[in-house]
Formats: sequence, structure tokens, C-alpha cells
Amino acid sequence: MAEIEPEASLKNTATPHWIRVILDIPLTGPFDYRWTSAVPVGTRVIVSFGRRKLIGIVIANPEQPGYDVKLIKPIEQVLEDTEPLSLDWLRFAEFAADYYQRPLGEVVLPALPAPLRRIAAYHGKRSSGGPVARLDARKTLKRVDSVVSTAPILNKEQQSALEAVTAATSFKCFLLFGVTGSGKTEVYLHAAADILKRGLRVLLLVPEINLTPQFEQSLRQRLEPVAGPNGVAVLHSALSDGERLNAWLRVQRGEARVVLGTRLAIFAPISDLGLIVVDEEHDSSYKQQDGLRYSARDLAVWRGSDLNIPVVLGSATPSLESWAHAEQKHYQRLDLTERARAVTLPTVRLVDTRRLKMDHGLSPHLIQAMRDRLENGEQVLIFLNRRGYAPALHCNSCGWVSKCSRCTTFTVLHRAAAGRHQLHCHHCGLQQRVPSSCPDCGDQDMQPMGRGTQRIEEHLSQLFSPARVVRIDADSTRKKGSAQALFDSVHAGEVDILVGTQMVAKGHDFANLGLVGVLNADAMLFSQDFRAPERLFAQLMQVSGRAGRHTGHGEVIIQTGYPDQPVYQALIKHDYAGFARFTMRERKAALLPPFSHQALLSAEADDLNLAIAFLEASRQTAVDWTQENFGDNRITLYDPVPLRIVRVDNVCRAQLLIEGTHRPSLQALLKHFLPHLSTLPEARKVHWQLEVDPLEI
Ligand SMILES: Nc1ncnc2c1ncn2[C@@H]1O[C@H](COP(=O)(O)OP(=O)(O)OP(=O)(O)O)[C@@H](O)[C@H]1O
Ligand SMILES: [Zn+2]
Repeated sequence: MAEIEPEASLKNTATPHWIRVILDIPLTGPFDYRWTSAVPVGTRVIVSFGRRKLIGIVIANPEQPGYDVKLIKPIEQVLEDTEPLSLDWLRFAEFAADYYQRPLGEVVLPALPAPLRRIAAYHGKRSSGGPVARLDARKTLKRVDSVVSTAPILNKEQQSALEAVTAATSFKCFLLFGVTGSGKTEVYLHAAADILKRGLRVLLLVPEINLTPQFEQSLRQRLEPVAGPNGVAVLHSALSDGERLNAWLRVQRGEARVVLGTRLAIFAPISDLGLIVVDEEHDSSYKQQDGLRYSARDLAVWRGSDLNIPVVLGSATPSLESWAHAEQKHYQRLDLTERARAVTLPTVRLVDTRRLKMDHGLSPHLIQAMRDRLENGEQVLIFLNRRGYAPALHCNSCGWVSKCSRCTTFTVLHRAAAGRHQLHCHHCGLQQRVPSSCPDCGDQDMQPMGRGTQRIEEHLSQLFSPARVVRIDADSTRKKGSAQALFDSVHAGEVDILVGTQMVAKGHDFANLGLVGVLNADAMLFSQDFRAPERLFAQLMQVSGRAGRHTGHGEVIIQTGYPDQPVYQALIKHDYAGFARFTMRERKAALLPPFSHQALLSAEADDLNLAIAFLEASRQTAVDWTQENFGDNRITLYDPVPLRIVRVDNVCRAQLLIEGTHRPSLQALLKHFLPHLSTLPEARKVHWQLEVDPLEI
């Protein structure tokens, strides 16, 4: 740690000045350059590196360079079109780099909008002064008229949650544990307004923005009267480079006082921060799945503690990690036990499918309940977490099943335009024509195997004709804005039956939706991943929570072949706490998180044996080191294993799980062991990466 040295440097008057710079390259830095004067820490500079020119960030002005003076090149250009990155922001990035075991340059530079780190944006033919100058020249600030909005009066529970949050004048982490529809959003909005009135700023993280544009809209309406017109900036990965740069600059320049964003917004260069909110804190989209594999939720807690400000984590189904913190009183729990609109939680019913005659995957109970609701003018949601027409195509005479040639998976049958079908691999993207006869036996009796959202949509349209059926999943929402249009039509009452994947479960406040039907929930029940029941519970609780939000009397029907499973039994009672107690006991017995900490080393190679050999050698290195340094078995190194889907796009994958009950020891091992891995002879033919606190195993 402490590579960044803000103080020492600028006093140094000797020339030339040595400038220490980090770059986004896989080599261990930092790198020293010279310049005619001191350069403030956090400044972006253009330097040459080998034959390339790169944009880097100044982290120190050392008195002496780190290597031979003769080798040190001058900086090419000091970029002054933005303020230097602030010291507290750099400290935050340094923590992330250290914790997730990545070089600082690979954390800091990717966190900036692309034009600020891309050399072509400055040296290209049409760069005219760089991206910031170009943007400022073009910018005509659109004035948004602030609408005075009507905030509902908080109920007692909301009010006391709000008071707890706004009373915190130093770091405190709150777990806002509120049932679905309990009005957590209102608590965030009121708390945010209070913080803004004190002249401070607010960061609000949500799992998804594109799916809930209404949320962005109501946030603007409610907070712009306090934050100022254009006082809200939105940051997420679907923005264009220009939009992202614009929002980022507004945040850095202090024009935007509220930042609403997805996980990447945790790296927003926001100063005078007074509150961080993480909505749906259990959601796995807070975890970045490539590059720097960070958890924005965990980083939010660190940032809050570093800045000494309150942090609010909200959920109806908190992660067991956060729940454990609350149990141990590290976090303060704030409970919202009732729905804000004074309506009841939905009734959850399990339909045991084992002895039933099903119609295209639908039980008679579900069909009848749908009829009743539709007749009553209410909307129905059918939840099935499986897109496509059918999970595979199958030959009835020889048993052949459609498989991907590049991955160890089935290919999924999709209905393409004009009713034609295609086979898609959901892992590598391969698309194939449907064979007219079985490739193995030549028989023409090929049938779809199982059901996806498209097939259910097709069947429901026939069964409930003329009801208006709409499907919302990754396929039906590929075009920009199409998800919003589809959700708008649901809110406008132009849809009777909504079929969807987990996209429909998150955060939507449907006014007229009375019934939720859940198909094929069991698929997640017997996964090898120890977190599968936790995820299943959260998902089903979320989707159930869409029923009866405004009018009450909502109903949820879960079709299952295993009604006795604890997950389902807890769901019918809306008993998150009971589920958590049960699951926590299991985790404790097996010493799994949150009772231990994990890291996952994964390796990819053309040949599975190469990946395993590398992991085996890595394991040995780690075993030797822990024996020598700890002399005990406080760290467990499991055997390397192939991934469940071992080959994807012709690359074989395996992983090594490292586990320890004492986080600092685990961190010490990782720190020691990573630099050795690339020197292992077995490393030559593999790609490897390390993930700290993996969510999926
Ligand atoms: N104090 C209040 N009085 C009346 N209505 C309220 C109040 N607070 C919130 N609401 C309304 O209750 C509904 C549910 O609120 P909200 O969507 O914030 O719940 P939530 O806790 O985020 O739920 P979920 O976790 O299911 O997404 C919304 O329609 C909201 O406008
Ligand atoms: Zn494939």
C-alpha cells in the first residue's frame, strides 16, 4: 500500500523533477519519468512506453527516481483539461487494488471514461484540444424544469429508519431490511434530500438502471428541487463514451450533487460525499465479473468508513454476509415490516407438480388462478428464468440432443423472425440452423425438449386468447429503449399477461398485477454452488413481491416437485429471518462464508490437463508458503476441479478454491503467492485470474 505520495513531492525544487506514473498495462509499475516542474498527484499525463504512447496518472513526485536516471524519459504532455483525481478517490482506488490484488494502474485507468484514457482522443486527426474541450464546446446545458413533486408522508417505520440514518454524523452502516413494497425508496429519497440540504452529496447505487427508468425519473423530480436543475448525474455501462464523459465531468466539477448509478458508479469522482445508498444490496450484479472483480457493495462500505459517513444497504432479502454483520451488530438493522400502501403481502401457494397432469408446464391450479385474475381485470406475471423456445432439441427415436460444438452445453432452440427456429449457444454465441433430420440416426421426429419463455408465451397466447401477452427477456429487449417501451405498456395497462425472466423481478412497482406464477423454480435447487438456495430464495421473494403492491390480495403460485424444501417453506411464510437462520446454521457447520473467506484461482487452457497442472503447481506453492509461515492449517487449499461447463468456446476451464477463516492471513497468502504464479513453468500455456470473495463457485 501507500504507493501514492501526495505530500513529499511538490516541495522538491530540484530539476529535473521525477514524476512517478501508473499505467494500465500488465507489467508491474509504477514507472518514473521527468518533467520541468512538479506535477500534482492525480494528474493525467501522456508518456511514451516502449514504442507506444499511453495516458497515465501521476501518483508521486519522488526525490530520487526508482531506476537509472539515463533510462528515464520525459513526460510528453501534462493533461490539464480535468482537475487532478482527488486524494481520497486515489486512496479508495488503492484500497480496491490492494484488496482485489491488482496493480493500481489496472484499477485507476479503467475507472475513467474511455476518452480520458485513450491516446487517440488527444492525438487523433480530429482531436482538436481533446475530448473535454470538444465536449465543452458542444455543450448547451439543457435546463430541466424542476417539478415540485409530491412526496408521500412517511409511515412510522419509514420515519424512524430515516431518523436513524440522518442522525448518523460519522460512519455507520445500516441494513434497511424492508419487505417487498415497504417503501425503502422513500427512505432513500428523504435521507438524500436531507444530506443535500446540508451541502453534501449523495451516491445511490442500484443493480440496473435501464429496466427501471421510472426510478430515474422520480429521483430527478424529487431531488432536483434540492440538488439544483441538472443536479443528478446517471452513470451506467450502457452510456455512450460521450454521455459517460459528460456525466463524469459534471460529477467531478461538482455540478451534479446526486450520482445514481450501477456498480461502476462506486468509482465516481464525487467529493463532499455525505451518504452512500446501495439498493437491493444482495443483488449479484454489484459484482463485476471480469477485469477487476470487485463488489460495489463491499467497496461502498469501505468508502463510507474511509470518508466517515453513513452507508445504507437496503433489501427485502439481504445477503447472508450483510445479515451476519447485522447479527453481530456491526451494522444497524432498520426494519420495515409492512407494505407502505397499507396492503397485505401476497399469499404464496406451493403447487406440488409430482402428481398433476400438466398442460405445457402449467398446472390446473395456475391456469384457474390466471383465469380468475384476468376476468377480474388484473394482470398476471409468469416467471420463468429460461429464455429461448426450449432448452434443447431432441430426437425421439435415438435420443440425440442438440449440443454446441465449441462448448460442453446444449444449444437452445430459439424462435427467430418469421417463425423460423434456430439453435443458439448461450455460452459462446454460436448460432446454427435446425437440422431437418437427426444428425445421428436420420429420423425426422425431432422435438423441443422442455420450455423457455418463447414457448410459454406462444402457449399462453393460444390458451388465453384474446388476452394480450408480452414477453420480457434479454431477447425481446435487445434494441435500446425496447425494455422501457415494454414496461411502459405493462404500466399503461396494455398488457394482460407478462412472461419474463429475472428482468421482470427487479424493483418494478406494478400497480395492477394480482398474480405471479413461477415455473421451473426447482432448476436452481440442486446446483453445486452453496449460494444457490440463497439466490433462489431472494429471486422468488423479489418476484413474489410484484403481486398486489397497490391493491393487496396478491397471490403467488410456485410450481415445484419439492414442496418440502426449506426454501419454499420459508417463502410461504415470507420468513426471510427463518430462512437466514437455517442457512446460516448450515454455513457455520461447513465453515462457508460468511464464516470464512474465499478466493478463487481460475485457469483456462486449450487442454484441461494444462489448466489443472497449473492449478496443482499453484496449490503446491501456496501449501509450502502457508506451512512455512503459518505452520498451521488456517488456510484450506482444495483440489483443482474442472468447471461444471468445462469447455466454453473451445477453451477448457478449471478452478482452485482457497479458503480461510482469518481474512488477513488469506490476504497475506494471496499477496505473496500471486507474483510467483506467472513464473511457474505451468503458467506458460494458461490464462489465469484470481477472484477475491467470489460469488459463484
Ligand atoms: N409512506 C408512504 N405512503 C404511501 N405510499 C407509499 C409510502 N412509501 C412508499 N409508498 C408507495 O409504496 C409502493 C412501494 O414502494 P417502493 O417501491 O419504494 O418499495 P420497496 O421497498 O422498494 O419495494 P421492493 O423491495 O419490492 O422493490 C410505491 O408505490 C410507493 O410509491
Ligand atoms: Zn458454445
